[in-house]
Amino acid sequence: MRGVGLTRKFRRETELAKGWLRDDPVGAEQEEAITLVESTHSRKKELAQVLLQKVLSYQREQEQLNKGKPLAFRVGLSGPPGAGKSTFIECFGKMLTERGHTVSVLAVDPSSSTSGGSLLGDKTRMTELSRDANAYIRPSPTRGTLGGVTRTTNEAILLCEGGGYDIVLVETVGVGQSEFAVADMVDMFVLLLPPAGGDELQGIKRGIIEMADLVVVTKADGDLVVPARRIQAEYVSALKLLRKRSKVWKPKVMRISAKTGEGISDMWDKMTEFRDLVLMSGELLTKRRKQQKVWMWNLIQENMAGSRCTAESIQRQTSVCDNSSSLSVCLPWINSDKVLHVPKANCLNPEVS
Ligand SMILES: Nc1nc2c(ncn2[C@@H]2O[C@H](COP(=O)(O)OP(=O)(O)OP(=O)(O)O)[C@@H](O)[C@H]2O)c(=O)[nH]1
Repeated sequence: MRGVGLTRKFRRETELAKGWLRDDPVGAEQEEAITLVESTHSRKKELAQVLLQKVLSYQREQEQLNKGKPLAFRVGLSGPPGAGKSTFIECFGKMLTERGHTVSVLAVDPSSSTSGGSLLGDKTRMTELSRDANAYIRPSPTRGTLGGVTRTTNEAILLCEGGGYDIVLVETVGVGQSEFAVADMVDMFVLLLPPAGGDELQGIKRGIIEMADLVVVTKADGDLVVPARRIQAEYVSALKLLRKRSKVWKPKVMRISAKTGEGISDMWDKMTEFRDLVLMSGELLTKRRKQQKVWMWNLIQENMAGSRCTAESIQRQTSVCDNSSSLSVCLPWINSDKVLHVPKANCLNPEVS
């Protein structure tokens, strides 16, 4: 009986995957699939792997047809509370859908791991965009460790990409560690800063400025134009001192206003310029490969919850055997019977270098 139930369930996931991989994204299916990958239930995790493998192989097929161009542009958006992130996403998202793009918005909320609360709130913050048929807004997750949240974010990004959204925005509050994790999952990382002085920006970690491909000073309208110009000049100088991370791109500092719409279109032009340059130079592909590797090791680490091993020590101690569709990773120091099956589709290098 259990076997029949499982087959039926797998069939259901296959159907979900089929419905998923259509040209028009459908919010309800998006929601269902992401909820599945966020589940901590062991059987559901197994089902989620079936769905993810299908989406991954579809994504690879499409990328090959597209001569290596990724299906979606993944953008991380971070900034301190009150920087104007949701107002910006609403305005930016609407501009993109009007131009024929399909947009999904995912939120990574650092508060959810400790308090169960939510800094980012949910889609009620972006009322117009959430009603737009070409946009999908995923409310922020409400539980889980940072590792858990970030792992499922990686998978949610993939599901949005495979689901037909060509722009995936990942929003995070820039006061914790989550923005570093997000910067490691996206093609471009954008830091939104309010036109405020040092005190308000204290929560922003210095390191995060180094991760930014674009720094955007928000609310540059009315009385705030002058402070916005000053902050822009300060960050232009600060960025000059930073080590160059790309051979083809120098981080830029821009001013925008989501209230008046000023600068938003120019910002998108800069973002597409960045995407084209990193794509043509091969930097985007290299970055995505590295990110996939990090994802794989995170998966392994997460499956060893409770143990204090690092990715390096796993690499040293695990014995990995290569099956046709997955790698069986034995974790002998936890339990001699425990074998973790990592789908090959999730591995950059099936031999695990
Ligand atoms: N003048 C002006 N105010 C803005 C602009 N964008 C946002 N605001 C205001 O700034 C405040 C914070 O905006 P939000 O969009 O909620 O900021 P957030 O970064 O999403 O905030 P959290 O949800 O707390 O992380 C609100 O009162 C907005 O009305 C803008 O372009 N110009």
